[in-house]
Amino acid sequence: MVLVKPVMLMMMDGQHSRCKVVVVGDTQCGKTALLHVFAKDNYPENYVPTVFENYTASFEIDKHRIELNMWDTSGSSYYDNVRPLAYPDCDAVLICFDISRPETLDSITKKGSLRARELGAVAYVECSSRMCVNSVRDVFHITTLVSVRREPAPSLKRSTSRRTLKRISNQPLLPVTSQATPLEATPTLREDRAKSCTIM
Ligand SMILES: Nc1nc2c(ncn2[C@@H]2O[C@H](COP(=O)(O)OP(=O)(O)OP(=O)(O)O)[C@@H](O)[C@H]2O)c(=O)[nH]1
Repeated sequence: MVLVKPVMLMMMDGQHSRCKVVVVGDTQCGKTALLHVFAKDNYPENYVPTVFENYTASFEIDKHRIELNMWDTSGSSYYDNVRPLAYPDCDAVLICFDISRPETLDSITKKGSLRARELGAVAYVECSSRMCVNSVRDVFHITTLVSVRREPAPSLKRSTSRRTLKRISNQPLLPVTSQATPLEATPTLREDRAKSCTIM
């Protein structure tokens, strides 16, 4: 699962924008799988611990070409001191946890009762890297949009990623609206949900 916290506007260069997204969260909560599915169209069945890894992807929103630079970090406490090296110049931070393991949220918030709003996040989204590639695409599309627009994500239920993205993309670049659950409607943890969902 992921929480998103936009830090600054993306660099806009005419019709071309760049966005740096840092993905953090407890070890084995699904960060690498999320990035693999989005950037490589491939779900990694085997777990390989991450130290640092970079991914890039390019897509279009509102006729703007977006270059997304995604930084995968290690969730291991062993790397607590080096993880912050990824933060400078980032536009958004995705804070991930595994919805089937509430302790992975606890380790983010330090207190399990904290939710996205308390963390200063702007949106909440659930996804499954294993089961639904469209939900993964939504995560990064919404991340990009909230980074650009700097407003809380709206409440839209996703039917298909493309349709939702079109609805999102048809809206003016500022302010942000997106398919993510608004924070006031952020659900409590549901252990029966699929593993590796995403909060933004
Ligand atoms: N069922 C299910 N398993 C998942 C999903 N995403 C990841 N996993 C599994 O969870 C395990 C850990 O996934 P990773 O993506 O490597 O976890 P990580 O957060 O990058 O882990 P670190 O590198 O230790 O920080 C792997 O065995 C994945 O196959 C998912 O959406 N559903």
